[in-house]
Amino acid sequence: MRLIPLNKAKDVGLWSARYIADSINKFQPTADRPFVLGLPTGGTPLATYKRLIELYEAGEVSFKHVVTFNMDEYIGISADHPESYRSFMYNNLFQYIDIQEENINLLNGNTDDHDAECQRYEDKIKSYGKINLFMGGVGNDGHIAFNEPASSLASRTRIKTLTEDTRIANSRFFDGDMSQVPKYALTIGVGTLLDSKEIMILVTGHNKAQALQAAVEGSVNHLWTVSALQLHPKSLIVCDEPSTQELKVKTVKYFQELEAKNIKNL
Ligand SMILES: N[C@@H]1[C@@H](O)[C@H](O)[C@@H](COP(=O)(O)O)O[C@@H]1O
Repeated sequence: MRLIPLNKAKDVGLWSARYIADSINKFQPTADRPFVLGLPTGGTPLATYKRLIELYEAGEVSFKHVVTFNMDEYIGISADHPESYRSFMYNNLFQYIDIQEENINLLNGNTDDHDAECQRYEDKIKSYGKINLFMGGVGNDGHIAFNEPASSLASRTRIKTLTEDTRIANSRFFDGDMSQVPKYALTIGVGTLLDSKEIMILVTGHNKAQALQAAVEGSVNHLWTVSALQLHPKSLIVCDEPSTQELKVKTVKYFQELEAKNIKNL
């Protein structure tokens, strides 16, 4: 695992957007050989999306031959609800870049047959081989996508019940009104995520400090599903200073020295 300890949340956005753009450019995608990118929602990736749009506008990256798969979607709100993850992605990224509509993949939370929808998603991912780079955030309780504590580390795309803690955290997007926050979601599994060639997780803010510690210093444990990153051959965590509060000074220094050259590369 690599850890890139940066100063501010904004730096995490700049660094991760540059990493995505460089990865796409290095891959030289074509219509027959697209770059497959996994994407999250939430407050954390907003700075990354803003920067990616700027890089696209500056002609530094194109999404013409990029295929995307989002991590998760709520059940019980319409696709055009302002807080659906579909709306989030169009409002914060897709409408501003040159991605082709047919290359955008999102889970449909409004189907009667959740199992069939999840299988469709798994099959669609497999049809591209592997996801080249999956970017994600992390919940305060260490959940990845919507793989809440005690999710199987071998899980695949499926329906999950959201915990009270997650619903409270996400109520900030629903005017603080818990009654409006969905109770269920469709989510890729931890196993689905681990199948990606590369995983990059963004961690910002002191409320994520315990999750970051579990991911980096804890042992692999289904109560902190983010810790499954330790099982992956190519995982990367990009974090800001407040989120490192629970890490040992020694751990942070170790990665600061190891990544000194890359940290400057914003
Ligand atoms: N399903 C999403 C996760 O994918 C996200 O990582 C998490 C943290 O979100 P934020 O970045 O807003 O803290 O929230 C939700 O639960």
